[in-house]
Amino acid sequence: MDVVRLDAVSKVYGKGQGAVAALREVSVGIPRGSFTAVMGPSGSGKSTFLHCAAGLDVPSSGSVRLGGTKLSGMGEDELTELRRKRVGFVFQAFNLVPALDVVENVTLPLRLAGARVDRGRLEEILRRVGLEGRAGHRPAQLSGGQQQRVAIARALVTRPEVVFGDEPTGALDTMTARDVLRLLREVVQSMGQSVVMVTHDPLAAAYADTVLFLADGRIVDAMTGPTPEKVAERMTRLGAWT
Ligand SMILES: Nc1ncnc2c1ncn2[C@@H]1O[C@H](COP(=O)(O)OP(=O)(O)OP(=O)(O)O)[C@@H](O)[C@H]1O
Repeated sequence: MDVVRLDAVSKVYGKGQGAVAALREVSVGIPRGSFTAVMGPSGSGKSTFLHCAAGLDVPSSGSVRLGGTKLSGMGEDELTELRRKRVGFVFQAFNLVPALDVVENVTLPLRLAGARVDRGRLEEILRRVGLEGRAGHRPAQLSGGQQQRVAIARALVTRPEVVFGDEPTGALDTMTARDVLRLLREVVQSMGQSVVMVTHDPLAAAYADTVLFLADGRIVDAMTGPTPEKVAERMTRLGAWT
């Protein structure tokens, strides 16, 4: 079963002469419980793909389904509700609230949704992301890697159908990035979580089950069992680093 399904999704920014086709008839299914990386040269449509798949942006044509629910035709309120309850997000810049401690940051999506905070679940998530002893810390008292772990815990707390990552390791050094990628891999393996991550980094993409390659708004390849070398080689052929 696909957790996310795009059918003939196109996205055009602007009008007339200045119009840019960021996605061109993209059709793809993301299997539930899988870790998917999205790669491609700069400007190939990765962010647009992620935003359309996550209900952050509305395609110009085509349809997006999230766990069987069709997003097209939903109003802004419905989309906000869907994003809040059924989707988790992890960004490059962590996006934590500086004045809130770890527990308050992690439980914020639940409180925004008016849902109860399950203490057992919260402790389980903090343990999984390795933040047991940090519950009362503010973001400024944490390292970059720890802050991203808070963001991952926050993304998981609502038990979303899918977690979307936009360059989640982009601001981290190599070692810290590796720990965060291992954590994402583990939440896929042990919690059955579905994760879709945009990245520029072949090392990061190699943690995924499948890598989708975008070029000029189209999915031009899908690689299962990626290695950093195979991903880098494919990116070179797409002219990503010329
Ligand atoms: N809001 C916008 N208005 C106009 N054009 C846009 C807008 N957002 C994106 N584009 C254009 O759409 C195309 C795809 O952009 P997108 O950001 O999805 O690519 P990307 O692969 O994520 O790029 P990068 O790796 O550089 O972040 C680009 O040509 C970009 O200039």
